[in-house]
Amino acid sequence: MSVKEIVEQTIAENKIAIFSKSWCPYCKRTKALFASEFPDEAPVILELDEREDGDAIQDYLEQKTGQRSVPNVFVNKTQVGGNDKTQAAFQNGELGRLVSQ
Ligand SMILES: N[C@@H](CCC(=O)N[C@@H](CS)C(=O)NCC(=O)O)C(=O)O
Repeated sequence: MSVKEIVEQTIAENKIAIFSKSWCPYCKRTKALFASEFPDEAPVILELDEREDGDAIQDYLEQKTGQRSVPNVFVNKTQVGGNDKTQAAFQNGELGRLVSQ
């Protein structure tokens, strides 16, 4: 499967997809938010630093979304963004609305 197919399939087949790096503090905050606020909606998490194709996935995400940094969060096929945008979307209710779609 190509990197493009891996990313697109991950987004298409999972309600919550988080492209992450295991050591990244922003990613940890995003993962903690979903765990505490949406405990029944286990996200699929791809830890890019733990995969041989992680750099290529990051390249494709940049091409697709204009965002190279992690985390890169998708909910119901909509890109939410990084940790700052995800936390803000939770605060203003948009994240909950997306999760409930
Ligand atoms: N403001 C961003 C900060 C994200 C960020 O700086 N992530 C770092 C890792 S902690 C990153 O992606 N660095 C580039 C890289 O790892 O390739 C957010 O809220 O998500």
